[in-house]
Amino acid sequence: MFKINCLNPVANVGLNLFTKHYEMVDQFNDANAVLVRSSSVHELELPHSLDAIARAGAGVNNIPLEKCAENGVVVFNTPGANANGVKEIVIATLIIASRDIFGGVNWVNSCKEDPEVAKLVEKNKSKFAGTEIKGKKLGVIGLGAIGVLVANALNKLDMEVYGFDPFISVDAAWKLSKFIKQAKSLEEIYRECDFITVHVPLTDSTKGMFNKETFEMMKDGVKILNFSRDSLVIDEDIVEALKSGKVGRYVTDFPNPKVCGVEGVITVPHLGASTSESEDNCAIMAVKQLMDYLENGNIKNSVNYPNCDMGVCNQAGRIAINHRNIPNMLSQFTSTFAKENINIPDMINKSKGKYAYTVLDIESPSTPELAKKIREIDGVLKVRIIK
Ligand SMILES: NC(=O)c1ccc[n+]([C@@H]2O[C@H](COP(=O)([O-])OP(=O)(O)OC[C@H]3O[C@@H](n4cnc5c(N)ncnc54)[C@H](O)[C@@H]3O)[C@@H](O)[C@H]2O)c1
Ligand SMILES: O=C(O)CC[C@@H](O)C(=O)O
Repeated sequence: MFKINCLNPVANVGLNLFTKHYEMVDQFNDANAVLVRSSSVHELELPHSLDAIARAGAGVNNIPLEKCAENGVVVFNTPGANANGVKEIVIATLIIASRDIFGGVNWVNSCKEDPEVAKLVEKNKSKFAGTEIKGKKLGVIGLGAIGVLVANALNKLDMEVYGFDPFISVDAAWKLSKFIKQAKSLEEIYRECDFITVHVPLTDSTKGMFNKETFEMMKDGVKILNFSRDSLVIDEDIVEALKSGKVGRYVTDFPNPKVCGVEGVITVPHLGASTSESEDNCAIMAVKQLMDYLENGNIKNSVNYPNCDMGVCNQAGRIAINHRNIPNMLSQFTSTFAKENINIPDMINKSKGKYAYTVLDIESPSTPELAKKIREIDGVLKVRIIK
C-alpha cells in the first residue's frame, strides 16, 4: 500500500486515479509520496519513507531540490499543464493595465448613492482613459510553456512582440510564431518595450532581475506584468519607480505588504493557475507521474533526477536505484547480482548533473537482502524494490 499526503488541496479528478493500492494520509512524515502546490517544503524534515514529491504546477522554488536528490527523493512538476490558464490572465490584466479600468470601476462604485451617477460618469471618465495595446511593443522574457502562448496570443491581438530566452527549448522554438521578434539581450527588451511580461523560473540568476538599474533602462511609463514569482522584482525599487512615473503599472500575481495598495500596482491573489482546467490538468499529470514512479520505477518530468522509462516490468524482479553520478557504480550493481548468480536481462542507467538513476530487471524476485547489499555501495542514495 502506497501512502500519499497532500500538502495543498489537489483536484479530485487527479486523486480519483489512485487505485486500491493507495491510501491518503494526513501526515507528511508517514508518506511515500507527496502532492503539493505552493506550500513550502523547505522547512520540513524528509522522512525515510518518502520516495517522491509531485508539484501540481510549474514552479518548484518551494521545494528543496538538492536536499531531495541527496535523500533519493524524486521531485516532479507538470510542465505546461497550467500554461493556458496563465496565458489568459496575462491577456486580461495586460488590457486592464493599459487603461485605468480598476480606478474607474472603484470610483463608480463610490458614486453608487448619487442619482446623477450617469451624468457624473460622462463628466469624469476621461480621468480613467488609457491607450490601446494594438501596435505597442511587448517584451516576453522566458519563452517556455507560458511565454510562447503569451507571445503568440498577444501578437494575434496586434502587439509587436519581442521574445528573449537564451535557453529556449527546440520544442518551444517550434511553437513560437514566426512573427515574434528575437531580442538579442534583456537590455533590448528593457529599452524598447512598452509592456514587459516575465515567464522565467525563480533561480539564483533571475532573482531581483527587475531592479533600480534595470528600471532606469526602461521607457517612461512601462507596464510590467509578473505572473512568475515575487522575488524576481525588488519591491522597494519598483515602488520607487512607480512613484517617479518610470513604471506606469505593475501587475503582480504575488501580493506582499510592500506592494499591496501602492498606486499603480494591480495585485492579483496568485490566480494564474486557478482555473478548473489548469487545476485538473496539473492534478492528473502529477498523480499519473507519481503512480508510474511508485509502481514501475519510471521517471517523467522530474526536475532533480533524469527521465527514465522501462515500461512495466515483465521479468521476475525489478530494482530501482537513486545514486550519485560517479564512476564505477554500474559495475558494482551488476557484480552484486553476478555474485548471487542472478541474470539481468534488461537495465537502464541515466544521469542528470550530480545524480543518476538505474533500473535493473532481474530473472528472480528482488529480496530485501539484495536491496540491502546495493544500499551499502558507496554513492547509493536510495534503493527501491519495485517487484
Ligand atoms: N502565477 C501562476 O500561477 C504560475 C503558474 C505557472 C507557472 N508560474 C511561474 O512561471 C514560471 C514559468 O512557467 P513555464 O510553465 O512557462 O515554465 P517553463 O519551464 O516552460 O519555461 C521557463 C522558460 O524560462 C526560460 N529561462 C530561464 N532562465 C531565463 C533567463 N534568465 N532569461 C530568459 N529566459 C529564461 C527557460 O529557458 C524556459 O524556456 C514558473 O517557473 C513559475 O514560477 C506561475
Ligand atoms: O498551484 C497554484 O495555484 C499555482 C501554481 C503556479 O504558481 C505554478 O508555478 O505552477
